Amino acid sequence: MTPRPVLTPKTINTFATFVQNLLDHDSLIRRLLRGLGWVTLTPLIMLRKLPQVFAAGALLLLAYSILGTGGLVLLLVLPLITWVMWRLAHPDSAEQVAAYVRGRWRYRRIYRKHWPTIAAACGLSIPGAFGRQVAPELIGVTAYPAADALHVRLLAGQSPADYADRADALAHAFGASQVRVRSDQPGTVTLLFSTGDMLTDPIPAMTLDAQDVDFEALPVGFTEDGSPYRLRLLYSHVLTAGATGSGKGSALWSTVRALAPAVPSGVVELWGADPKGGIELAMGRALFSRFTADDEPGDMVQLVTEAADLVRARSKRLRGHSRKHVPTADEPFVVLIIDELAYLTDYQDDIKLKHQFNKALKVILSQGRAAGISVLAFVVQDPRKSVVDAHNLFPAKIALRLDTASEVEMVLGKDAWEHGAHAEAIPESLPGTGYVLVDGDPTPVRIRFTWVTDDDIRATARDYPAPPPAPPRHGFTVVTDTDDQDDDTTGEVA
Ligand SMILES: Nc1ncnc2c1ncn2[C@@H]1O[C@H](COP(=O)(O)OP(=O)(O)OP(=O)(O)O)[C@@H](O)[C@H]1O
Repeated sequence: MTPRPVLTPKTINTFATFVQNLLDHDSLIRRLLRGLGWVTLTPLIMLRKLPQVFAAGALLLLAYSILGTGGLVLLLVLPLITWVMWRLAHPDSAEQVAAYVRGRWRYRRIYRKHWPTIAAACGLSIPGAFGRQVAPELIGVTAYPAADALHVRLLAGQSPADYADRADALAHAFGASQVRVRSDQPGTVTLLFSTGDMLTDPIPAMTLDAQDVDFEALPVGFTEDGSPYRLRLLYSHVLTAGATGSGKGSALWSTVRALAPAVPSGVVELWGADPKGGIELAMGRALFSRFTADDEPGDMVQLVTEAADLVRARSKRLRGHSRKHVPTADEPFVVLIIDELAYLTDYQDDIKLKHQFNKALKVILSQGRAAGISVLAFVVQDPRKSVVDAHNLFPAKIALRLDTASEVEMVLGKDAWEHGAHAEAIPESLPGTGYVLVDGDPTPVRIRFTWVTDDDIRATARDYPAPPPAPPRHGFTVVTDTDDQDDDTTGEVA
């Protein structure tokens, strides 16, 4: 019997089809082989990459075998319940722990892995031995709900400005919407990567605490890491600039509301000047001890002049006794609120009044802080020359949405813009959002003011009215300041 040939046309054909199927990417055989590989290799890969997952799985199995289904469910649900209760009882400490865990996770999964390559690509590394690039050391990561803060040790010869220059490149490389640079202590820098926006939803007006008003830390809004922003007003002056509709009203009323619980006792006095005929301030009229909302600038200039006289008188009395005035009901903290500063510094035609106003304003801005008299002023975009002249005398400046980068630079300075205070990029859909820059800290803080509705303003004015004037109001006589012969105003401030 002749043996049957192995290579018949049929077997060759079958083999050829098999090979063809093997080469065909979508063939059944390829898919079966891929599936087999996935089933056998994946657990091995995962075991290497995620030993914690396997450890947890093994623990769960062990718990199931010992405790049964009920015990296992309890074991899974208990930590969740504990966490929810912790969050409700002590939200601050719970958030701190959550931020730490999130930070460790993101440090290990994202930043530690990519930082050396990206730092080199962004020109932040230096050449080391054997042609290697040495990246600045990544010390750690703090993860906030909508931002990651990378703490980086500077290489010799680097300064935070080098990182501010590369901020855009870093943001793109890590897929963040923005990077801002903060220099907290010598030798290190913090890079704040925005991963989302905590400030997209309007923030309702805060609940007022009648017991505790800290004039040096008024809660007026929230920062992008979700923490309350506290504005220092006592021993400071605050200038806020913003385009029409940028939310200057919410900046004003968030601050006034935070002060309001101290108004009835007379420890703080609000003096309001509203050149827009009272549109902004009149609704809260009862909160103000002094109020002028005249279209004619004379009354407003008079109010500011009286505030300057008060500054001089208090300064004179404080001299040699104390370096700072401590507010009391007899000698209150006076907050002079000027809604549209440029109207008085620039737009009015009466040169004499303009001169008188600018002079009085400069006295308050230069001497008022220690005397317990602060200015809270607002300007619409395009801060004109005299506002800009005076603007350096404001220790705190806030840029809400503005039209151009040069306007931001006019208000906050070039450095702040380079550190990420891009107020010209704030969308119209986020009124009340802006950047705060406080003297002594080069890092602008992005915040959103609370949204104080007309009803909130009326309720605040009803609940916290200013006490009726009791003559003599301040119990002092304004004495001519011999240092400044030009403005000799003598008399009783009523
Ligand atoms: N913090 C905020 N949160 C949410 N919405 C706000 C906030 N502030 C303002 N708005 C909204 O934006 C609108 C404009 O705000 P606002 O009147 O305060 O702007 P403005 O800068 O004072 O404008 P103008 O220069 O015309 O007086 C408000 O009617 C309100 O709807």
